[in-house]
Amino acid sequence: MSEALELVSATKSFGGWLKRYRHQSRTLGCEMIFAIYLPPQAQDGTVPLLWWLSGLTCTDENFMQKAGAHRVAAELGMAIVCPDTSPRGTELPGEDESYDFGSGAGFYINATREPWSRHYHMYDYVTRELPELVQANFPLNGQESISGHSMGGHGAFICALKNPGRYASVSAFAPIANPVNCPWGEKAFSGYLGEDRDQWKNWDTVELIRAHGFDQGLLVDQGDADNFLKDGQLRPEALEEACAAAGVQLTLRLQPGYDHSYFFIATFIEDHLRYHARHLGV
Ligand SMILES: N[C@@H](CCC(=O)N[C@@H](CSC=O)C(=O)NCC(=O)O)C(=O)O
Repeated sequence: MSEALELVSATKSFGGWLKRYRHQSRTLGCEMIFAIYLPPQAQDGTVPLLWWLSGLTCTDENFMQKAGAHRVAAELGMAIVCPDTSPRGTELPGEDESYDFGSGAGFYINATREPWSRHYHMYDYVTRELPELVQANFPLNGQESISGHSMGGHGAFICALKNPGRYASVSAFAPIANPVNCPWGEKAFSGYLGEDRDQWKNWDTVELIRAHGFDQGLLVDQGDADNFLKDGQLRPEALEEACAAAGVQLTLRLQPGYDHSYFFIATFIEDHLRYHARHLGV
């Protein structure tokens, strides 16, 4: 085990282990905690990895505690890593003032605007630093897929779209599909990137699909009783239009009666895990 990782906790779950680690991130310039679920199969060999990117207000803990993913991950022999959702404790003014900007709201992008550009490089953290760290320290076979919820669904999509072929598969629950055209995205992108909306397009799923297409499929579950859908934060219709125009294979399942919560995620997570397992060859 690398000296750079400090074990915070270890909890046995479905024959595997949920472990939380603290480390000093060179990318973010602060201390970070991430969680990893290691299935029983990781005790005897290497296993593939699913990245889970969580939504606004979350830490590494929400998914691991609420999604009920461990039973199926243990059966499939799949590790899951949950990063935190932003740098922490940077002491930037306003960092903790709102739930949808700053702490807990890194949006998985690289900020270019001061002062956020000093720490808020979550895209580099989740696509470079953390993958190198976990690959070096855990029995992983190098195969990865990615998924996430809401802000994390947006994160999963931009990571996959900006790195074609890297992830065996990508899926999302209620993703913020078109942040350049919704209140959450407009607030975050103007704060982190400044007022040049052309720069925002580099971090927007719909715009990336329009500009570059995508050769892999996208799986999305969306509850039709989701308040944030009604508020225009998620815009699956824009994703549908962009995919249709670019010939991208989108499976968008509108799930009647489900809201935006982890009860929705827990209901459909098994389906997503099995989808990723098929693409990861397990
Ligand atoms: N607290 C906010 C709503 C925050 C919220 O609903 N966060 C979601 C993700 S939303 C998009 O990224 C979440 O996953 N929350 C954590 C959980 O465990 O449910 C408000 O006041 O409306």
